[in-house]
Amino acid sequence: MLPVWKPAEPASATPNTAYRRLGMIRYTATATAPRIENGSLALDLPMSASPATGFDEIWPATGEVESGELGGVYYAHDKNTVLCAAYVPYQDEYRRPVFNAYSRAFDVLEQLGYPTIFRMWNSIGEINGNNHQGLEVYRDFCLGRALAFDEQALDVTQAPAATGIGARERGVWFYLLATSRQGVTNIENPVQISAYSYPDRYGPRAPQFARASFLPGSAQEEAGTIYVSGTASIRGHQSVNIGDLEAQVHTSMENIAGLVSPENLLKHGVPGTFGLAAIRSSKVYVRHDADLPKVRDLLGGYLPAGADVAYFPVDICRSDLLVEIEAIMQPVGP
Ligand SMILES: C=C(O[C@@H]1C=C(C(=O)O)C=C[C@H]1O)C(=O)O
Repeated sequence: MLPVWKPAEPASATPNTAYRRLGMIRYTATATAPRIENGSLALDLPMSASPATGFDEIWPATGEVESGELGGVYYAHDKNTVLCAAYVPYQDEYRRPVFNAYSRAFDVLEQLGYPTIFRMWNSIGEINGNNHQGLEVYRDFCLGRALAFDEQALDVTQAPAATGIGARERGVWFYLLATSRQGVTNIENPVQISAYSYPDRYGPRAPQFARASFLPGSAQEEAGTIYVSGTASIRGHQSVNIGDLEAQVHTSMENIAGLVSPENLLKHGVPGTFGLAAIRSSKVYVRHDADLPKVRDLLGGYLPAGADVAYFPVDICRSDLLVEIEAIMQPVGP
């Protein structure tokens, strides 16, 4: 299942509902809370320096779409997939409201019958700032999320692929994709400690996510899809190449290449030939605006010419990370 990326529709424009959609996530300069518009989900994320550098990420639907809101969690689903989103306003401590929002989202998935999340995105304002107790906001967020996963009694290896990244406004926004289908496979990277196993030097609870998730194809869409989590210059559990932007770009891309190598996919039982050539879209998060041109230039040597690529000047989950890259892939061969 691939998103359709389109230049941001002018706010005044009549939403293009020419084709069925679960929803539209607008990567733009200012945020809105999630909502239902024309029967599908809409959410504006504060991720771009200006609306002109943003874009609309549209998640297509097959067949009839049902949408609504339950306990502050907005959703839209077809028979295979649900897109959900929620917003947590700025708090001087996030663990409890993040726990509540995640917990309500899990309850909605169970109620609607889409138990398996295969991708999540979390935009976290002031991610490297401290809460009122001096705990980094990201670590506070991870604590609340982990408590929500605990409540679901989900084995940590079932946590989906995810991105946890800075936002350009205060607050926490998350959206997720879940399926009613079987066969989702989480993929881990042999050169990285699984995030859910990080030592406690990184916070009171480890981040709950997989390095990637594989969603098998369906009758309508032959190819399976790999959703690669935000990936940075981390080996084992340690940040590496501190202060070296170019080396962080190379290590991040080498991590992704190893993650979707034939050997690693075989080990996880994921069919198809992937590799970096299989990248269909990629979001690139760059801490310093001034680094964007160099990152764009460096990635030119990795990303396929036909891939959709978007760059966002936002903070990253660890203050020593300068760049982070995620991707969505479909096989380039059997
Ligand atoms: C870059 C890393 O983590 C980031 C944070 C994530 C989260 O907390 O959900 C997921 C992937 C990345 O966006 C990492 O730990 O390797």
